[in-house]
Amino acid sequence: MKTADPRAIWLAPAMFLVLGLVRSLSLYGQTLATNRLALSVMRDLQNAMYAQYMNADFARLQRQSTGSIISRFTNDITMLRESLIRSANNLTRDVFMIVFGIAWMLWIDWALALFVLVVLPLASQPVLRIGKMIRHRSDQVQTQMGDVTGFLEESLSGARMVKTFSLEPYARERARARFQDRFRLLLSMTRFRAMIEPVMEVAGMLALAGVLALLAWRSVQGESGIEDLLGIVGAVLVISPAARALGSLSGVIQEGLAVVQRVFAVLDEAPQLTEAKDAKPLKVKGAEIVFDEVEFGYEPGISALDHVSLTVPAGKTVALVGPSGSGKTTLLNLIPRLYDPRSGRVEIDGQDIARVTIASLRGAVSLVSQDITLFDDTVRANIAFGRLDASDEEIEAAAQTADAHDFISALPEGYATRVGPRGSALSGGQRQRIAIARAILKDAPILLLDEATSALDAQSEARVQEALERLSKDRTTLVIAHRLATVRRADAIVVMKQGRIVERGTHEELTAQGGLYAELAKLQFSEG
Ligand SMILES: Nc1ncnc2c1ncn2[C@@H]1O[C@H](COP(=O)(O)OP(=O)(O)OP(=O)(O)O)[C@@H](O)[C@H]1O
Repeated sequence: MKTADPRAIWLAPAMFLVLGLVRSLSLYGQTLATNRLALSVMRDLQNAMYAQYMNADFARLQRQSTGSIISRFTNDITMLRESLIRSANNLTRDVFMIVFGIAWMLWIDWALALFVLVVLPLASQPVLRIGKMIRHRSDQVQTQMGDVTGFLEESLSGARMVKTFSLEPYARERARARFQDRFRLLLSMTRFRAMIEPVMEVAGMLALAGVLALLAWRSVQGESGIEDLLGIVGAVLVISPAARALGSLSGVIQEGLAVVQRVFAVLDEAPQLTEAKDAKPLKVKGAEIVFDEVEFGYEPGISALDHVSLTVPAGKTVALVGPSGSGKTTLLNLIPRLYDPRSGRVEIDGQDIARVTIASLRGAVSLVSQDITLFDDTVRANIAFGRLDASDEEIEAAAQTADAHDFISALPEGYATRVGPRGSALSGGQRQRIAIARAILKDAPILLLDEATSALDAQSEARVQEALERLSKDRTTLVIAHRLATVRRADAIVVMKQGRIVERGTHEELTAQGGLYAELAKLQFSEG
């Protein structure tokens, strides 16, 4: 036996090792790079979507369930990520293999390669068609997932109502129907997915049979020999698995595309309620509010406010009363431009609010409503939402005025105590006083108050009332009144009915009139 160069003996295993190592490292690098890309796309889309929802019209956010919006950020985005990662990992490789295979064929037998170039797109038609159906179904699956998330959010956050009304069977039934829907949709999606492989098998066989027939015919004619045959078979062996993989990938890509469409539909939605191009900051002197022939409705053809004209003089308090659904909340919501009137205008100190910057307008308004929003953060942070740059001293001073300092100091960690989801660790009266402290801190010249209808205990009630009185002093205040004490104190009372103002005056004047107010006053007002 010939003795080889001893170094050459080691060369092969060493090469083998190096190659293996390079392959492993590049595999690791590729996985990391594709995942990084997909994750960063995901993060950027989430940021863009969140910004879009934050800028969206209030009306639009009211219409869609919170759960289904959340589902866009969770389910839609997860689906997109999976689709992106799988495509990024396989798409280039498979396309490269097919191009390589066809180039190889072209080199051996151009006529045959041309034939393959014609047959391949034809054979992929059925798969593309299934892909389209998958995309359509995938959109339905995601929409339904939003519905399920919305339902879960609603029923779980309403746990108190569900339990006290023994609504568990009703809730279970509604859940069952949704999960059944989900099952049905996913099953039909699976049906389409499962079709891809067999359809590809048949299409592939037909294409291959065509290639072989052409090859056989050409070798009978003596135009190609055994070496060509071997080359072609080699090329087919390269192309077919890649084409197959691409076929299965097309389903995944279509699912991703369905999500992309949904995400961009959100991103492309332009808010209706926008700032005027030449908008200037609102200049507040006394903060007189004027409603001039304001007409507004939520649905076409139905008026929630029917040509309302009203002046709230600077620094005065006007109480709104009226039966449920008469338009009181709607009137309040027009001032910070949560909605725009369909006709007529709202002015503050003579400036049309549609022509001032939205930030300056909303900066001039404090809203204390009965559905108090506390975030799961510290007491301090929840008060500071009134003015984000407030110092600790200012926050404590606001809490003092709102009669909240004592109970806050008694909490386990004082101002650093977390309030729990939606402020669940606090009582109703405590939550209200935090909301009042927030408004005191904001120190806006206009106060919009939606008095709580739910009764607090007498002591808590008195404290909340006193805090509100301090807050509304010297501010232009529009209050939806539910208490006798409030209407008595108001400079004027406005009575609304079916979107119109039907009576105006003081408590004494209106009681003496014996109209709608007198009737409401008898039934509606608690002594507080
Ligand atoms: N988001 C909405 N979409 C459609 N219609 C609405 C919407 N909000 C209110 N409405 C309708 O507009 C009318 C006025 O409602 P609004 O909430 O202003 O009444 P309200 O006087 O404040 O009632 P309440 O005292 O019961 O709170 C009602 O007929 C109500 O059904």
